[in-house]
Amino acid sequence: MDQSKEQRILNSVSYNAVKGDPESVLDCIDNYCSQKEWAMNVGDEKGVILDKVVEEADPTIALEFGTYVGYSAIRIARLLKPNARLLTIEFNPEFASIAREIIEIAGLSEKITIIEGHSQDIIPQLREKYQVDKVDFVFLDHWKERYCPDTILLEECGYLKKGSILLADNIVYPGAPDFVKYIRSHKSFDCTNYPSHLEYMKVEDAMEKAVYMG
Ligand SMILES: Nc1ncnc2c1ncn2CCCCCNC(=O)c1cc(-c2ccc(F)cc2)cc(O)c1O
Ligand SMILES: [Mg+2]
Repeated sequence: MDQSKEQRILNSVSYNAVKGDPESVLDCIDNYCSQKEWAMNVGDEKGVILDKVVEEADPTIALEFGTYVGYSAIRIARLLKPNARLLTIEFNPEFASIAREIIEIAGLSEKITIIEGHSQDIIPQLREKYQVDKVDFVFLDHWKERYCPDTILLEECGYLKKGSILLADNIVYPGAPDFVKYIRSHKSFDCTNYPSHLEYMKVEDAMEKAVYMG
């Protein structure tokens, strides 16, 4: 059976990246996806915005929706302090297993926990099953129509504290209009928009940061 695009990305990382070097894994994925096959990684341009917001948040507990092949999980985890950790939620089992291998090549398996399932099912389990009390940083990069309901669910479950930072990908393309409307009109969130471009393309995109004010 033909290999999937995601399997071909893993092959390229496995062959070209330096084991234990997250930067070389990121460079390998960016080179492959800009030169060979486009894929929906946050990419190197929006990735710099992600880096800056993660450094600002300096999270002990970080959460990600939409692991895909693990590119943004590696981007986030490589910046985490020694005892900090990232929980990343992916519902596609093939993506989750490819991400696990790519994260292992990057040498970040100790800092990243991949949880398989739908975000709306996993969020209520984070406290009991994953010992999460509060979340310091959340990266939203899964189904765009899930951004808004999952943000509401995070707040309802009490995972957000004063200063928790949310960062959402694809605000312009594919777009998350209900999330933008909700988050910008909600009194407890202080929002900032970061114009950028769709990964590996000249198409306009943006990221939205929302700081929870308690
Ligand atoms: N734990 C969970 N719960 C719910 N859904 C879950 C999930 N885990 C995964 N998913 C399901 C997410 C599926 C991928 C989400 N990302 C996207 O759909 C996405 C699409 C584009 C895109 C742009 C231009 C195009 F022409 C085509 C596609 C770009 C991006 O940066 C994207 O992030
Ligand atoms: Mg995205």
